[in-house]
Amino acid sequence: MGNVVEQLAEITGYKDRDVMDVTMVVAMRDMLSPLSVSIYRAVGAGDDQRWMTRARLAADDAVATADPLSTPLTELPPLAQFPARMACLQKHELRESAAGSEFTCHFPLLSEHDGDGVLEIVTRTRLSPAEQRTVSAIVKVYHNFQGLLDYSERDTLTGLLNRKTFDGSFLKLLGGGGALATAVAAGDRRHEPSASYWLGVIDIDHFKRVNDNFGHLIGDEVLLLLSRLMRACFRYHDRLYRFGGEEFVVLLRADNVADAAAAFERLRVQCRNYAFPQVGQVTLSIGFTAIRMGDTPAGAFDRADKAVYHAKHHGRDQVHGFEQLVTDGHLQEEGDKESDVELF
Ligand SMILES: Nc1nc2c(ncn2[C@@H]2O[C@H](COP(=O)(O)OP(=O)(O)OP(=O)(O)O)[C@@H](O)[C@H]2O)c(=O)[nH]1
Repeated sequence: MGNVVEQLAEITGYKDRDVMDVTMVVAMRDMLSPLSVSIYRAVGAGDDQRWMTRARLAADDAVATADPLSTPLTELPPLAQFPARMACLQKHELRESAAGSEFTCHFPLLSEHDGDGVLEIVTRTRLSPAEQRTVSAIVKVYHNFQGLLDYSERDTLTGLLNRKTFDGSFLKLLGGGGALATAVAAGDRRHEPSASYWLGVIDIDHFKRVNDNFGHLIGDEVLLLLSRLMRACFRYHDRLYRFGGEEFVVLLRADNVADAAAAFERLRVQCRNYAFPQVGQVTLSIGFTAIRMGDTPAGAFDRADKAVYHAKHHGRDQVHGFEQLVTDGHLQEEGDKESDVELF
């Protein structure tokens, strides 16, 4: 085995989860020289959970591979297709299996927010008890470090990502935004109807009244329950943020404006139909915009926020897309006007 302390330093040297997973498989390969080492996570909800490959390295691979975050759920293998991984996930314990001349060890990777997963190590000779103990200890450090990352990146009340992490995710998304580049190459730089990523701003209507009438604790419960509705409503590859107060943000992947609008509309309807304990009905004003090539986080947020503002001034409990409001003449593009005054 290589130097365990060095491997630990390597794994905990990054604050990016994607990089951490890759570093973990590289460290395991350097330590154990296995046939392959992989990290898989269970994504999706309820009965339709699937395996997403977060990082995989075979003996001859120069670099680790992973499923792109945007992979449609239906293209990923169902959990039941890999019973040994599933048993490890369900029992939360190390599982060993053998097939022909190969031995496989599955170590559970538990995560409160990112979906539980497994570390799979396939070797030609069985891992010794000492090797298993070392890997388990490294997994523990990895887990503790992920907990620290959660603490700094997540909102304590709802567990959603906090505002601090938004800019980084946004810029990362633009960096890998092949679909955005295609949209720009195709022509219209500003409206990009075929953009694949959308930013939605979600604001609870009359939330002050909830606090005033029922107290802050009940107000907090509404925020928590709304975050659960959001988790159930959006897909595993969408990123959900609480920006503070009663304002939430979603970075959504959708193929077209109709799909994006439908996703936000689904949340609006589910929220208005949900019976919040004591409070009863709560409604949302939602604005969204296509993320464009060369966008800044503040620029995209500002457009979606203007659509929220429009919803607030036209009866609340509604969803508006910024681009449609521009087309309909209710708002103007930033470059088209002298001031920020809304046209209504
Ligand atoms: N319970 C609770 N309340 C919060 C929190 N953060 C902000 N608030 C409250 O959220 C309320 C937001 O009120 P406003 O910005 O006036 O908006 P609103 O009452 O929702 O009205 P509209 O947005 O115009 O529909 C304020 O009363 C804040 O005190 C929090 O973490 N918990």
